[in-house]
Amino acid sequence: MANSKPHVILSAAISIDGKISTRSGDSKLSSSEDFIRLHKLRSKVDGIIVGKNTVIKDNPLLTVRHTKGKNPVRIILDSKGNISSKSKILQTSKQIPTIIAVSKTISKSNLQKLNKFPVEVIITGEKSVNIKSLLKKLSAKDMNTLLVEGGGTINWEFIKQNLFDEMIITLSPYLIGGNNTISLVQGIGFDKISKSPHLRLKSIKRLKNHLVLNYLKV
Ligand SMILES: NC(=O)c1ccc[n+]([C@@H]2O[C@H](COP(=O)([O-])OP(=O)(O)OC[C@H]3O[C@@H](n4cnc5c(N)ncnc54)[C@H](O)[C@@H]3O)[C@@H](O)[C@H]2O)c1
Ligand SMILES: Nc1nc(=O)c(N)c(NC[C@H](O)[C@H](O)[C@H](O)COP(=O)(O)O)[nH]1
Repeated sequence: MANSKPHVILSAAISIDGKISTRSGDSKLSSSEDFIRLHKLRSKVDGIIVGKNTVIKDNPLLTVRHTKGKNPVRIILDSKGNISSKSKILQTSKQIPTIIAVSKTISKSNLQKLNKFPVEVIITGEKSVNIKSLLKKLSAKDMNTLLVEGGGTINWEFIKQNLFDEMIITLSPYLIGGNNTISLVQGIGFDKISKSPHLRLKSIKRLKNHLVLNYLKV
């Protein structure tokens, strides 16, 4: 029988000052060795989740390319169904299984746009995507391990709603700065440290000047 909630791993590469992107949207913080590690991890999970802004800014493929292995299902959280028909995600949806999770706020025209592609559209949530209900639906499809690859807004939602189990963070040897640049965790944030999830450092792996930190939620 499928679990009611999949095992959720939050994954990102951050600068020393905790940023995941520069002000112009440059977000490639991992090294080539770290991308190989990331792609090995991708090949072991059932699905990869990212937010709409990550699709708009990075135009990612979210496939396994730096190693051999199977592609996980790609799941995009896009409440209004705004991602472009020209995005690599939609353009490659014939070859790579893709789910677009939207909310009830999606317009008819955006739903029609998405339905032109061989993607599965899951409608859940009133305003934004109801992540808890989405995870249940994914679990019912036998998707037991999910990798959340950001960005900061989506990370906050998983943290605030206590919907993650593990974090794998690459600390990259860069300093990005900027009052308005995107951090690992966006949103309003917690007002007290006591409200933060408690994490146990399971392992540290050094890849030259990059550190891969693996935390488990206590
Ligand atoms: N360095 C890294 O590891 C890394 C990883 C991923 C993304 N990034 C960077 O992060 C930036 C994007 O991050 P971001 O915080 O702007 O956006 P995001 O990618 O987290 O997407 C946020 C959007 O998701 C949609 N959404 C759907 N359901 C939602 C829900 N329930 N709650 C909240 N939002 C929901 C909303 O439209 C929201 O605006 C990009 O610049 C990208 O390059 C970096
Ligand atoms: N671990 C990690 N290191 C990075 O340097 C980086 N930029 C991401 N970011 C995750 C995010 O989801 C990106 O959009 C994809 O990493 C791009 O994915 P593709 O290469 O197109 O498959 N993740």
